[in-house]
Amino acid sequence: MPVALCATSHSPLIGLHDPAPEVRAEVDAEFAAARAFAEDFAPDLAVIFAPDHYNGFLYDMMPSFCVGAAATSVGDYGLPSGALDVDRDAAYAVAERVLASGVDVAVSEDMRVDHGFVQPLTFLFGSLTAVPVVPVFINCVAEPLGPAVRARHLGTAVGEALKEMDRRVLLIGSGGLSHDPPVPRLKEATPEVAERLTHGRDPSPEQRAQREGRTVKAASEFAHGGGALRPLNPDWDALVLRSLAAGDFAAVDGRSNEWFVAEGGHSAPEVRTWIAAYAALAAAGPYTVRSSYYRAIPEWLAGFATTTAVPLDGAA
Ligand SMILES: O=C(O)CCC(=O)/C=C/C=C(\O)C(=O)O
Ligand SMILES: [Fe+2]
Repeated sequence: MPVALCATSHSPLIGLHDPAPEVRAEVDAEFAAARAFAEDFAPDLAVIFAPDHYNGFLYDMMPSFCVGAAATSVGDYGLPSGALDVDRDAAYAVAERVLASGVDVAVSEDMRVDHGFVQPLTFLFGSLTAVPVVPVFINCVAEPLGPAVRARHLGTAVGEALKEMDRRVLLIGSGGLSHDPPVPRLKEATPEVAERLTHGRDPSPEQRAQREGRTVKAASEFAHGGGALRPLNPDWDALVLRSLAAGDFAAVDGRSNEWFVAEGGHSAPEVRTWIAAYAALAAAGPYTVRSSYYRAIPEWLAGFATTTAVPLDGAA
C-alpha cells in the first residue's frame, strides 16, 4: 500500500484576518508545494484526522474518536458546505480493524465536519469531493480528554488497517501546534454557552456570524498584543516538529494533558491529529520528512506548520 503524509495547521482566520501580504504569500507558496506533493502522489484515498469545534461533535454525545461513513461540511468561516466523498466501505473496514485492535472508535453515518476537516481537503485537493476520503474525528477540545498516547494507538491501528487495502493513501493530520483560540470551555461556560456546546448544532446564520465575528475580534486583539489568550510557543512547536520527524512519539504523547495546555495553549491538544497521522505512517515502516514549514502567525492565532513525509523505503 503506497502511503504519504501531509500534516498541517488550520485556522478559521485564513482569508478573514490575514497577516502581512508577504507572510500570506509565503504560506500560499507552502500550500502550493503541499498540493504539488499530493498531486504527484496521486492518492485514491485520503484518511484525514481532524478535530471539531462544537459544530459537529457536541456534549450531547462526545466520543473520543469517530470514523465517518458519511460526512457533510457545515460551511463555517465561509468555507464550502456540502457532502464529502466518503469511501463508506473503506471507513467501515478501518473502523472494524481499529475496534479489533482495542481502540474504541465510534462510527457515524451522518458526521458533520467543520474547518478542521475542510481546510486541508480544499487546500490539498481543491474541493471536498476530488479524492475519496475517510474522515476520522479526534476530540481535542471537549474536556475530559483521554491521554494523548491514545491518538498514537488510534493512528497505528488505522495504519495497520490501511496496510490490508490495495490503495494509495494520503494521510492528513489537521490541527495547530501552539494556539489558544477562543473556543469555549464547558467548565467556564455561562448557561447559554453550555446549552450551545451541548445542543447548538445548527446555529442560525446570524448566530454563526456572531461567533465568527468574535473569533476575528479576538485575533485582532491578540495580534496587537492584547486580550487574554495564551502566547504562541515556537520553542514548544519546534520540539513537537522535531519529535514527530524523528519518530519519537513518546516525547510528545507521553506527556500529560496539562503539559500540552501549559506549553501550547488550550487548543494545543490538536497536535493529537498529527500524532495519529504520523503513527499511521509509522505503521508502514520508517519514514522521512520531505518538507517542514513553520511560522508563528498571531493574526491566525497559530503556531502554523505544514509538513509532508514519505516512507523511507520509497513506497510512496
Ligand atoms: O465558535 C467558534 O467559532 C469559536 C472559535 C473557534 O472555534 C476557533 C477555532 C480555531 C481553530 O480551529 C484553530 O485555531 O485551530
Ligand atoms: Fe482548530
